[in-house]
Amino acid sequence: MGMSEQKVCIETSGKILQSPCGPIIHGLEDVLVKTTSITDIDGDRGILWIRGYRVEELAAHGSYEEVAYLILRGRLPNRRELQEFSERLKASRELSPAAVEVLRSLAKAHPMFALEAAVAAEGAFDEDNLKLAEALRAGRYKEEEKALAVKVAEKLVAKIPTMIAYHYRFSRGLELVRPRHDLSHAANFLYMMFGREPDPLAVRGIDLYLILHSDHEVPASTFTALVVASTLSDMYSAVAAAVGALKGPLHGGANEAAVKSYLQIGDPSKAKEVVEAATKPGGPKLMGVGHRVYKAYDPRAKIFREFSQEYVKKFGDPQKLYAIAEAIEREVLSSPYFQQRRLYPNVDFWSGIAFYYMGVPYEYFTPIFAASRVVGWVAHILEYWENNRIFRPRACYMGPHDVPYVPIDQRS
Ligand SMILES: CC(=O)SCCNC(=O)CCNC(=O)[C@H](O)C(C)(C)COP(=O)(O)OP(=O)(O)OC[C@H]1O[C@@H](n2cnc3c(N)ncnc32)[C@H](O)[C@@H]1OP(=O)(O)O
Ligand SMILES: O=C([O-])CC(=O)C(=O)O
Repeated sequence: MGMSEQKVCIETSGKILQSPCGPIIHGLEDVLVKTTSITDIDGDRGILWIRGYRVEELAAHGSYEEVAYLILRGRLPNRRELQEFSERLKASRELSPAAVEVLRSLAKAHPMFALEAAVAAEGAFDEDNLKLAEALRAGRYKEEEKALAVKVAEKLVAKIPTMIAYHYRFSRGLELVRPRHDLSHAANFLYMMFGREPDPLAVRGIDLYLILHSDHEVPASTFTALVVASTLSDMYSAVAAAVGALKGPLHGGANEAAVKSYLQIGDPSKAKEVVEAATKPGGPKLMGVGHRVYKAYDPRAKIFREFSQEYVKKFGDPQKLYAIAEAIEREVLSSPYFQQRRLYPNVDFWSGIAFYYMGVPYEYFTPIFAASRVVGWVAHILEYWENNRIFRPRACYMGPHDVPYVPIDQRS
């Protein structure tokens, strides 16, 4: 790559930055990095298909276990397959002592830090993970290794809810609650977290949340997982890195940020002022609004909106979270600023409201997102390993060359 030594200011033209070395696709917008048969998005029409099924269909009729099986295996399970898959998940819920210690030592940290570290710790002691990584490094990825990869993937799906629940218990100085084998993925998660028989509406809420977040093509976190997996590191390390990427407020962290902002706003009458502030140059972005791919209403946000509405109709809206979100949405949808940029509420806008009222602290919203998205991360890794090539883009160097080294005592 020929690079000029002269410093040239980069000019922005939309998503392309002009550099002396050529155009830079800023933020890799619309850059294709792989083929996939997992998820497709029509961003203009606001449609999401998972393995060809509309997300609305899966949300209305499926369970997380069914959708996870679908994502991993490419088709919906029959009754026996679902039963066996659920049994395998149940059998893998427990954690290694190392991961439990990590969660205990990070009890006072934000749960996303704890989750990232616990996933890495668990991976260091999972013999199947290590065996798979060794096979990949030896250039073996045949039927046997692919079956092992699915096994490791399933273990990650099974263990992340336990990590989150254990962190919650440690953070509050509570005894750990062991997984219960008679409960579904969603119900067991709530049981381990709160230590009591979960309420059916809360189970339905978590299950819905897990289904709706399960995969979304290649957002920042999935791309991060792929970058790590492409080096033939190991599956747990790829997932730990993806957790780190999901944590950011421009990505999965927006669900926590959105509910925090509603609490701070405090009253729907302030919505106009808040939305106007977000339209000013350098103003704070509205959390839960805008999307790289959707230039229409996010279909998942619509489902969460309905769920939150039903919830507050039944149980009330004591902190006016639903009313505030509704007022912000109204302002956003009628604002020329948001209309011109085609910015709509995304999945994170409505997803936290019912959870917050159910007693799930907002710092656990993004970890629960990870508990769902893990299946998408690992399924994309499995797809990519079918034709692996290390990710290694270039940067356009804009600094000087051949700078003479000045000994430290001679520097000003
Ligand atoms: C699960 C998920 O990850 S969904 C996304 C969750 N993230 C959020 O909700 C955070 C708020 N939203 C955002 O920051 C962005 O919309 C993103 C990160 C989701 C997408 O970012 P990009 O595709 O890079 O869009 P970009 O930031 O270039 O925005 C385009 C324009 O809309 C504006 N814009 C985008 N989102 C917002 C927002 N939430 N509030 C105010 N303005 C916004 C930008 O300032 C920019 O304006 P300009 O053209 O005048 O410079
Ligand atoms: O697709 C994206 O850019 C963000 C994401 O993960 C989602 O919307 O679920």
